[in-house]
Amino acid sequence: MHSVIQEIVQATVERTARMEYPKIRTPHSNSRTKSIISDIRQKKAQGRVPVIAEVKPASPGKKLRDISPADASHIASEMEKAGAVAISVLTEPEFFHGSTGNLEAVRKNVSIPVLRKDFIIDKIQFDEVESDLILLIAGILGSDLDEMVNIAISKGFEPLVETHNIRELEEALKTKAQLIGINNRDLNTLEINLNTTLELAPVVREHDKNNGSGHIIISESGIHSTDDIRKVIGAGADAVLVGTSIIKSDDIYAKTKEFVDALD
Ligand SMILES: O=C(O)c1ccccc1NCC(=O)[C@H](O)[C@H](O)COP(=O)(O)O
Repeated sequence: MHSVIQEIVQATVERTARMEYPKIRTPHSNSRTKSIISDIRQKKAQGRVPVIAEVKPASPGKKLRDISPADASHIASEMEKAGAVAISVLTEPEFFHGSTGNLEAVRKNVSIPVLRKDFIIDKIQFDEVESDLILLIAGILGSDLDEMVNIAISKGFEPLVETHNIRELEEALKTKAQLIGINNRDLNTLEINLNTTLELAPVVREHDKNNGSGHIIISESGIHSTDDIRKVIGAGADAVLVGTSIIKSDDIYAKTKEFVDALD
């Protein structure tokens, strides 16, 4: 694992060790969670791209945009108006300058599902803040993945399991998660290659054909243009998760809409 990811995980371990008591009582209400899968299918049927647009203040070592909870709520509302199927909110504070305050503000202000994007390593984090979806990273959770998926579901979250290679994908497909993320960013090198989606999406489709299942595939990271979107959707992704290129845009609404309409 890249040293930056090791540092993020270590900082998360230290932060969770300082958490004293859960803020939320779980399971929480999740009326929006149920709709994400049908919302994605509906957008696809309408010829729109299901875009999960991300409220992302920074990448490790690179500030992208100052985002207070009020800004987050305004940005998310522009994304929703432009047709985003869900909003992803980074809550990791140290390396991504995210916050649970941003997540709470966004969730209050939009009616589409909200994904908590963080490095979840300890079950206490499920009780930190409510969200509709929650990211679980197969490469970080290793043999704890299945248990964390089950806890997430029991607490009212829809888990999105992020994978980057065939081994992680096979582990993800053994769990109850219905949302499979294919991260085009390699957490060992931080290099991005959209061919990761081209390589792994057919594996999910083959698995579903043989098992009668119907996973939703979300292509994550490194998507900067409508050509990129057509490439990963053409490979079998159902949806895309886009951070940097939307958040760096001067017109959040227009950029989100351009991606939602990428198949026109
Ligand atoms: O964004 C990074 O540079 C990054 C570095 C190391 C680990 C994770 C990282 N990003 C995590 C994310 O959730 C991304 O923000 C998300 O996949 C969107 O990616 P992008 O569209 O490339 O900003």
